[in-house]
Amino acid sequence: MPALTSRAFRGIAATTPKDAPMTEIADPRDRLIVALDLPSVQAAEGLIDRIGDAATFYKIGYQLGYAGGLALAERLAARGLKVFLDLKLHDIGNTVEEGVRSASGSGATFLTVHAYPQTMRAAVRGRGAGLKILAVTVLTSYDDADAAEAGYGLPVAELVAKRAAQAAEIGIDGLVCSAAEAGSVRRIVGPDRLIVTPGIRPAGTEAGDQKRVMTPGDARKVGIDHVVVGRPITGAADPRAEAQAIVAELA
Ligand SMILES: O=C(O)c1cc(=O)[nH]c(=O)n1[C@@H]1O[C@H](COP(=O)(O)O)[C@@H](O)[C@H]1O
Repeated sequence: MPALTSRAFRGIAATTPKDAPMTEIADPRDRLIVALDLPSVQAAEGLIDRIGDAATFYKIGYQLGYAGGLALAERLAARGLKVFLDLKLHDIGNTVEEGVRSASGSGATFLTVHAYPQTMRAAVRGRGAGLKILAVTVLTSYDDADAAEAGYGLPVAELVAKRAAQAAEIGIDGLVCSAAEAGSVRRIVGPDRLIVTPGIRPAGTEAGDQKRVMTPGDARKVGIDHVVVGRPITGAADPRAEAQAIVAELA
């Protein structure tokens, strides 16, 4: 299991004065998306078995996807679990459109693309029924200095807001941002688009390489729809208990 090695978590306090409304989700477990950032399908299936019915939604990204995880995604969806394909597509429009079209047959519920206008338009063109496209605004491992180093002339909060507005205009289904921006993103995109927040750290856990972090309880107050949690669960001595504790904080 990957170890968290740096920066003890202090967190960003939720800034919304009173609790923002969350969208209706019948089963509170659906709010938690467990990131299967693991080296093999065997390891992922072992974790899913240990978590049991404490989680209903799993994310497959680069690490597992390139190690047999795409076939696993189809098997999990066939078992009735929800799957988030975190492919973070970004390429010329034709390649993105056709890639999204291929992924539309996987049974996944969510697929990520980076929030560049050309990429988002292509993703909307390729989107098949049943697949929701999430646009990643600014990665939660970035702070203002990282954005400047990458050549952006805007602080992270402004870049997130700009991309959220573009995503809504283009017809993207949901946004990935940190919980710190969730309140402002909700005001920009309205109630009908999903807000999905990684960079979630239960109190006392380490941030690792995440820079814009928040606890599940604080994220709940700012109107997120789903949180994405990886290492605090994959690295826990009891992943099932950790997942249950996070769902309880979100409920
Ligand atoms: O698209 C994502 O899921 C994502 C976007 C982002 O801005 N930040 C981010 O951490 N993620 C993903 O969310 C997960 C977070 O994992 P942990 O930091 O281990 O909880 C990883 O799988 C990341 O790839």
